[in-house]
Amino acid sequence: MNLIEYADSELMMMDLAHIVAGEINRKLMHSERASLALPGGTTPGPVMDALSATSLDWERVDVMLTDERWVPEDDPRSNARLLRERLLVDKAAKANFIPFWSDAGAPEECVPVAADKVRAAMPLTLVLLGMGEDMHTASLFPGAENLDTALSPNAPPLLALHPPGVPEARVTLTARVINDAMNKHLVIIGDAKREALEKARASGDGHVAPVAAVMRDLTVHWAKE
Ligand SMILES: O=C1O[C@H](COP(=O)(O)O)[C@@H](O)[C@H](O)[C@H]1O
Repeated sequence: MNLIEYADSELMMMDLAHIVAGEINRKLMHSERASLALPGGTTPGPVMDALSATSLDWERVDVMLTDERWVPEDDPRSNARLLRERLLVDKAAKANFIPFWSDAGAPEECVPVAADKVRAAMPLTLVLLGMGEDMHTASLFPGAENLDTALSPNAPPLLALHPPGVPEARVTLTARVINDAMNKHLVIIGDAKREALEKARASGDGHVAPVAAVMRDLTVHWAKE
């Protein structure tokens, strides 16, 4: 794990967008397509804003979330809603979005269709992760019933989970997909998340601290506020 500390989060988001665009662009120089996974939640909006205004050959970029909350896309908690409103506008509107959510049924029924699309985009060019203070990353939550499967090297690319204490079911990229990515980044803000990250690093056990399962070759971007 490599930690980069920033003077403030505004600067961090601009820098991070620049790094993401550079890594995607490098891939497009020698490949037909590149793939990018971004987190949901409250942290990544500004990096999405900066990326959406960046000149890239977006038509050749497959974009997905690291995880989805199983709520309709017009729900304020929907990660797809965030991505559509903050990334898939302006220049990045031309990107090919691979949604995980569908109204076709329960997450377990819908996951195989999206999983095939994720598989076709693997290895992902870049995964940008977020993290909760409980040390979950993507939707790999401590205490989730099938966390073992999600952390297994033979896991399918996408898995449905029902984490305890979380208001909705989740669909998440599994640790295998995250760890197979060509570039792996994590973005966090604040002392509480920094402490959680250090706790996870000290534990090293992905079952207790899921973010520990994806720390190999991970670049962490942190700002105090
Ligand atoms: O529920 C989620 O939480 C994490 C962290 O979110 P944040 O609001 O603390 O930034 C996020 O990375 C994940 O994509 C999301 O579904």
